[in-house]
Amino acid sequence: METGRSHEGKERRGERFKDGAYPSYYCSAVRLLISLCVSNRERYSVLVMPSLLIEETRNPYTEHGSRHLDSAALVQRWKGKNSLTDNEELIPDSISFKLSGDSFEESGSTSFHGAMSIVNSCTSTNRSDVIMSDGMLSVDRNYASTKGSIQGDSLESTKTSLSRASDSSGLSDDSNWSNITGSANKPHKGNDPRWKAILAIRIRDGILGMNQFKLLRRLGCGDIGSVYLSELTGTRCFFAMKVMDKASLASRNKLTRAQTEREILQLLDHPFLPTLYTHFETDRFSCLVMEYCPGGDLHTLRQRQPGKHFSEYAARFYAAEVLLALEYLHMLGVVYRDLKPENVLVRDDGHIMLSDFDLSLRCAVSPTLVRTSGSDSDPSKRGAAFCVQPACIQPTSTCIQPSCFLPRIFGQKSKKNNPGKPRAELGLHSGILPELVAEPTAARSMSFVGTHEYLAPEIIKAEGHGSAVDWWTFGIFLHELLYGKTPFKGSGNRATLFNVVGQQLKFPDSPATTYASRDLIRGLLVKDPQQRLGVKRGATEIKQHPFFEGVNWALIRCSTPPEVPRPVEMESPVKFGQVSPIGVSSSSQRMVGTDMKPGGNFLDFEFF
Ligand SMILES: Nc1ncnc2c1ncn2[C@@H]1O[C@H](COP(=O)(O)OP(=O)(O)OP(=O)(O)O)[C@@H](O)[C@H]1O
Repeated sequence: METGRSHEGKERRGERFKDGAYPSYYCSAVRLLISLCVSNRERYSVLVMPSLLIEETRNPYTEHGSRHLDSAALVQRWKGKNSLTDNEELIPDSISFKLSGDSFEESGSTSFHGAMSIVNSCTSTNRSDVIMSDGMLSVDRNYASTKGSIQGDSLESTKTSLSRASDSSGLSDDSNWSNITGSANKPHKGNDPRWKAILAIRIRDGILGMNQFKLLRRLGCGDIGSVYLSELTGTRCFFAMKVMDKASLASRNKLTRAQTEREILQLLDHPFLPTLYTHFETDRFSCLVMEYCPGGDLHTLRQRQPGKHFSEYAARFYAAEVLLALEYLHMLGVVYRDLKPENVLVRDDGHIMLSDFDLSLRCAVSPTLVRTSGSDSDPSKRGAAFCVQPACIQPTSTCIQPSCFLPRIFGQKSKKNNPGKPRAELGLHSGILPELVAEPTAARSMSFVGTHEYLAPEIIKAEGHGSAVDWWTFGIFLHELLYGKTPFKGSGNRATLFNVVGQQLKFPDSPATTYASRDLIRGLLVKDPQQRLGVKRGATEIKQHPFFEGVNWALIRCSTPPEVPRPVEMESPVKFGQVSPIGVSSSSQRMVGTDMKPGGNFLDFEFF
């Protein structure tokens, strides 16, 4: 179906190897990677020993050692007694659990009675072989005299507990942070009926848990959990609930990923990013209640297009919305790292929602004012950057609000930080708009994270990477939307990685595309991250490319999308087999039938 240019890629790779054109460090990194990955043709996640790629690691769960822990011990550890030593290894043990009498019942669920079984298996999703290793993060701060490597700024790898432990009832609703994540922290959600419904139930029942939700259908499953379409009982408000088995996460060293995802979701308040309505825990599960997207994902939608690729008009629309989402994430200090059409979901109104943050990197941001001026025609001067507010760097789970940046450019702090600089020098005199870069362009992570066809060369080469990886993946993404395939796909994962690093970008002869689109992709798919479009001035640089000419960035959320999904009829409870396939991703479709048994009160949860 999607052959890519595998044959060509394979030949080139052979030649290069023979000529010894690849540096040895690259070969060993790639060999290491290949040895770990090549046997996995299905969905998987690989934890590469960080110490093999870099000198140091801070995540005890990624370290190999000698001790095996059973699941009970893992849960115990997870509940706050998890001070693993460097030599402990968590090995998956029993992968099948009977749930009768577990937390679902304890929490008084009336939606499902009887035994529920969890089977630790997952139908492989299409081309979603995700790789990850935790590693050291260093942030190259571009201000004052603190240039250098900072271990510990990353929230990616230091924490080992997923979230608060359950209370004695086996249920823990994050009611404290629910205040924080209420509409006060998500000002754009104030009128959202789902917020109101959640709030009303919380006021009525005091605590939100599994018993207030009806799970209707499994939408799909990922590496760290399964996502269910669910209804807040009696409200006709529908949500996507990600259910994660805590013991399984612990045994597979994925607590940190789950925690990262939850922390990032808590930060978000953007039209093209998911809203986290609430989070609660049972003894066994950690549950994230998010906005439900009934339109499926862009990968599935692309397959339905004539020629299995989008028109340039549609590609521009989707790319523009994704770009805004990435820009927002970067301003929060989040490098997304896993952009691919499968992770771009379509809302009921046809606008997009970027999902899946478990591979994302959180890092410090160093807002930078870039002097731009219509009168400043000297390109070398145009790139001149001033640090405005380094104090915004907060390597904590607190939201780094973009609002803390802008006023300070004009306020006292900026004067303080630039004592001798008159306003004119900062580009603040009339007629010249100051341009702010608040994206983590200098953050560096050594993690090996992503999906083969989308991996940036600097990740493969283990050179350390930052937000520029998102611009690389953005280029691959745009290429896939326009041509129906990614540019460096080889005959297998190994060939793909070699192509990414060594193969020159070549556009397919068809479909015909505009010069602007090819020029943008070329600018994004520059192998040297320092030369890549977006690396200096972030998303602004990309927005200004001619491909996006005419896009009304501020109002794109009000524009008409290329396609609006047909409304999904949702009866409550949904009877198995009666739900319209619209809005169900390919992976979900494969799994329909395994989740809900026609008798009603017996549900299989399938995890991972
Ligand atoms: N908010 C949502 N609305 C509708 N479907 C969703 C939503 N969130 C996730 N899904 C679907 O559920 C499935 C699993 O999603 P999830 O984010 O857990 O994992 P993933 O993206 O497949 O992989 P991983 O977490 O391993 O990177 C996906 O197929 C996705 O399309």
